[in-house]
Amino acid sequence: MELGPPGGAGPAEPGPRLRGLRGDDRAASAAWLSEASAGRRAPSVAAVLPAGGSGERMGVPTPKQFCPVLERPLISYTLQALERVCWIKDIVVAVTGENMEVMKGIVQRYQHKRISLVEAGVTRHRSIFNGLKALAEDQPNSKLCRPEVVIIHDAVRPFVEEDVLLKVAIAAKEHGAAGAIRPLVSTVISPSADGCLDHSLERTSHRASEMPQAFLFDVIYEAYQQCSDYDLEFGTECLQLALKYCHTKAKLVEGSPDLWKVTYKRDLYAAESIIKERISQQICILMDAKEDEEHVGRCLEEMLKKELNHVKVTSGALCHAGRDLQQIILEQCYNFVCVNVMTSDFEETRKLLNALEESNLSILYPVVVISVHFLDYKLVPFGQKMEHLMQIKEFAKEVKKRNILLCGLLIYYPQKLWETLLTNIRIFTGWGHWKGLHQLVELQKPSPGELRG
Ligand SMILES: Nc1ccn([C@@H]2O[C@H](COP(=O)(O)OP(=O)(O)OP(=O)(O)O)[C@@H](O)[C@H]2O)c(=O)n1
Ligand SMILES: O=P(O)(O)OC[C@@H](O)[C@@H](O)[C@@H](O)CO
Repeated sequence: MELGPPGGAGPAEPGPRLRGLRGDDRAASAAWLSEASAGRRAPSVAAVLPAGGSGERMGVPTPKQFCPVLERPLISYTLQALERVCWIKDIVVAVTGENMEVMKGIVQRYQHKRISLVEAGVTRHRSIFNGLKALAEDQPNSKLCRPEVVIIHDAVRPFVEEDVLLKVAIAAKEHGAAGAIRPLVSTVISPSADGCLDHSLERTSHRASEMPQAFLFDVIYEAYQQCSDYDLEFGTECLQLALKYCHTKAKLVEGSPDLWKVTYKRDLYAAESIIKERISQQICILMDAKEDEEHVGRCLEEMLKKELNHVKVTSGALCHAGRDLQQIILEQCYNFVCVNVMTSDFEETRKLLNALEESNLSILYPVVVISVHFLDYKLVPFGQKMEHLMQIKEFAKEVKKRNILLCGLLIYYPQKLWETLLTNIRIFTGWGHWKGLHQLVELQKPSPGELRG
């Protein structure tokens, strides 16, 4: 069942985005993507997310993939992580029939794209197999394209970045199979029949198998078609299926510490802390339509990118940027810089605040808005503009009731705008500043009763 635009719909943003990649990963991604732009067909890639489990070890009635983190279902963060990767054309999610409506609601609420839902199986392997069948085009009325490479990733591993997805996809294209691994945290032992230690494994010569994993589609689909019922029932390792049934030795790729799987309740608390940490690193820069020819926002974006993980710039009057803004709000960005060049008028900021209030975003987590006004002091009399800007104080008191912290920043510049930006960039990007701001807001946050009163 396709829910978002089917494969090939491409990413929400124009053109390939290499965000989140560094150094040689960026080069590899560029090479991978440039195959497409050079007229050669870049390998088509799809993803299968098994999300049909019951989460018994979590110990709560709700299956863990649907448990809220900052009042947003855990699976939505994983989908968001995969959607950031423009070269993954289709995302197939396997959910149980009883959770199909819940899943459809999440896709709609958070406007997830490129999503197709299939029925999960009674085991993880069977869920994955159902996802592969949907991609194999042997399903009636399927709009999904059979990919060359398929990524398999647990729906309860939300912290997956483009670099590791790219690494396993490229390795799978070359080797037929690839998987992320991590060093073992605890030593693995083998117990004897009488419940005593038989022997312990040499920890340094073993690794933990994590996700994502990637395969040439034909390899893993063939493996699942050959798979015994025993393996489908009790197996937990897709790489082993490729080896056992297709004699394909997976390439192992060192993954980051964030690839862990949410399994126990403590993992949800850890996930919430990590998401809060990441939120405090996300900034959206909004510029007014009359953007200065030096593209203030682009300058800011380039500088902010050196300091923070996710920076988005939306130009154009907010009324045109509204669609983008809604998407940004859905991605749960909580920090906004509204850039106004040569005006003390904060109408643009007011439009942003109205959009934020309508989105109810601020109920989840404090939102920080900085209304920045660049004024050339030779052209603008200080007194009159300062008086105008002081009105923002009253405005700030008003929006604080909605858990939005509004700050005004007036930058009088005597020289070229670029030098001014360089001088003031620390104001925006002082990581401690943003974090401090959120911690400040956290401290001042009214009690939930007050907030929702
Ligand atoms: N029949 C199943 C079982 C598991 N999964 C998915 O496989 C991933 C990893 O499995 P696991 O962590 O074991 O999830 P659960 O089986 O839900 O957890 P538990 O074993 O605690 O019940 C999860 O995204 C889970 O939803 C699935 O798609 N279909
Ligand atoms: O074993 P579980 O069902 O908890 O989770 C599946 C994991 O085993 C699997 O995601 C990785 O080990 C990689 O195969």
